[in-house]
Amino acid sequence: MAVFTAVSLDDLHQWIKQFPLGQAVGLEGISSGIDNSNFFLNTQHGTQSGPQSGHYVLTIFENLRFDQLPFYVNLMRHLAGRGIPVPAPVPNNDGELIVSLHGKPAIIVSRLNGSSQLAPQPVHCAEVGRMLARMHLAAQDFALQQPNLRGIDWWTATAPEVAPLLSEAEATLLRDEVAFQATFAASATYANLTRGPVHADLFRNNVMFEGERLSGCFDFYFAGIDTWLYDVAVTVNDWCVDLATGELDEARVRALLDAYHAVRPFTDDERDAWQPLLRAGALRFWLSRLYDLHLPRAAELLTPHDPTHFERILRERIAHPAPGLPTTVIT
Ligand SMILES: Nc1ncnc2c1ncn2[C@@H]1O[C@H](COP(=O)(O)OP(=O)(O)OP(=O)(O)O)[C@@H](O)[C@H]1O
Ligand SMILES: N[C@@H](CCO)C(=O)O
Repeated sequence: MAVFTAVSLDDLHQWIKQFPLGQAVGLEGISSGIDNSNFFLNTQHGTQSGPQSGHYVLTIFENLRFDQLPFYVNLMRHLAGRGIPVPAPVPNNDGELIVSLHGKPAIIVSRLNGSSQLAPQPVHCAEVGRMLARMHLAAQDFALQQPNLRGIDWWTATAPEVAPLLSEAEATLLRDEVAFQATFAASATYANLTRGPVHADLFRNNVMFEGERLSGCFDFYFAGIDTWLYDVAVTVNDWCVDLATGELDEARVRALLDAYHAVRPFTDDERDAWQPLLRAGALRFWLSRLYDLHLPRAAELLTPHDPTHFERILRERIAHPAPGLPTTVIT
């Protein structure tokens, strides 16, 4: 059940008049998703300057406040305007993207076609790599700034809260890895990495495909400014992993990295940073899953994901170097 705030077509009758979409003619709760209430929304018509179809998604934010949303929603608008296949937020008649519905922040965005590809092959990974590189380039001139709120500062603050609740072996791994990452983050190699707005959560369930063609990606609510390579590492750790063992599948890794590199070539500093950042990407999701499991916040609606999956991935990345970044010069 992923509709936490009930909404009916009657509720929308007056409310939707603030948008240039005509009346709401269809509303259907979306069952997947665990953070927000999402609905497929059909309206009489689309907009001339934006999405033109009349097929939208209405999201009511259950945990994020109004003041926490502008970076994410404006980033989606920026990327959609640059032709990246992400949901385009629809402004109301006053130009506002985030409005109130039943006292909570809400947005209307264009609906993406397609469905998730939960058993990706190299061809899907290549599509993801290509799109990720295009997204990084398109976001370069995005005006708003917000750090990755699940980045190294958050790991450093959160690990001491979580460690006492773990086994000795887990706590040792957690402390050692946070220390390793802190040392790496202070290095010249790290300082030289290219930064910009990154998605930071581009998992299989946040990307849509129509057959072998990527039709869009969504869920920008962990986006922030970080290194582009960190975003690649998070993406590879999910799209190219053997779910049972945490090992990487070389064919999928190669497909994703080669496709990314063909759009935005990797640098020598990124080659040096690749193994540490794969570990960083694993640490981030191990820690957030541990945190959600052991320290659930009363007001939140979260169903925790299994942390052991990312513990396995972290141990695997420490034990075995992953396939390296491509070195071929793109001409
Ligand atoms: N713009 C969109 N177009 C089409 N479908 C969408 C769109 N946005 C969301 N969805 C659908 O709604 C579902 C839930 O969305 P989402 O994953 O963002 O939920 P959430 O509760 O906000 O986040 P999460 O569960 O990932 O923390 C998605 O799996 C997808 O099927
Ligand atoms: N992708 C995250 C959930 C937050 O979107 C995880 O798998 O832990």
